[in-house]
Amino acid sequence: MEDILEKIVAVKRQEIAAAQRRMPVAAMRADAESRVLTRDFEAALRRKIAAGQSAVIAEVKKASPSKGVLREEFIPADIAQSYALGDGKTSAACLSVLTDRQFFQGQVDYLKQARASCDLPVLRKDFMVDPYQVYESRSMGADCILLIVACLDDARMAEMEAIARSLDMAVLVEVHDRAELQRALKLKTPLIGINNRNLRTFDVSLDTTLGMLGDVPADRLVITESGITTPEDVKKMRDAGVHAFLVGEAFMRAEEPGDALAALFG
Ligand SMILES: O=P(O)(O)OC[C@@H](O)[C@@H](O)c1c[nH]c2ccccc12
Repeated sequence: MEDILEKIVAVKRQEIAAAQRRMPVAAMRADAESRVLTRDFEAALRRKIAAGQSAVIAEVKKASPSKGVLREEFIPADIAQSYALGDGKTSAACLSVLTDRQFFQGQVDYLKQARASCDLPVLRKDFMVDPYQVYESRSMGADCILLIVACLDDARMAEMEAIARSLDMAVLVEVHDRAELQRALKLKTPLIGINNRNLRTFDVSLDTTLGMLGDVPADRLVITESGITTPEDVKKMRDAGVHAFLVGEAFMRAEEPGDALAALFG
């Protein structure tokens, strides 16, 4: 069977090589280091939870390899504003924006447009395999990066986390099974994303999060990712003690994404 994750990583390595020819790592690093003020991603999540609400990372995603195009009229600035406003009572804590072109039809400009249109902290959602991408993330304005354990070895992961922290960015580390969780716990970041979707088969099961919860130390903040579509899903997670959520498809398919967010979490 062809492994999509391996294919994605191979494409990333080509993209990074091409990007470095346009802008060498020293220049990208200097640009990243010249940026000031990130928005505090972790604090935004914790504020919602402290107020007794769900902390929602609302995703800006045009398409996915498993589902194809999710949303025809795709205007990142409008989507971000809709998430930030919600229904006036229930709104997103943070945004997640796909920047991968080939598999998710994302763009760096989408992140810039979404971030400029609201005051929410923004996660750059992409497949990170090289420190170059960490500098690039800061340079484009990201407040948080995603590190997918399945794409990285321990040394690389620690190196990339250290760079992100030195640039004042938060790190969301993503796992799908217990072995990956043990590796993620070697990092400093408290933000542990448990992806209910298997990135190799696209199978989704909320039991992925529920089954691993007991292995996460209390000082870490679990974010359940993918496949959250109904208020029952949300209740199931909250009853188990999970208060942070990363949701994309259910919002992207709605005419007004912020209304869909309020309906799911209000
Ligand atoms: O659209 P969903 O099922 O609500 O899932 C959102 C998010 O969890 C998903 O897009 C995601 C989680 N981890 C990823 C890694 C890469 C690309 C995408 C993802």
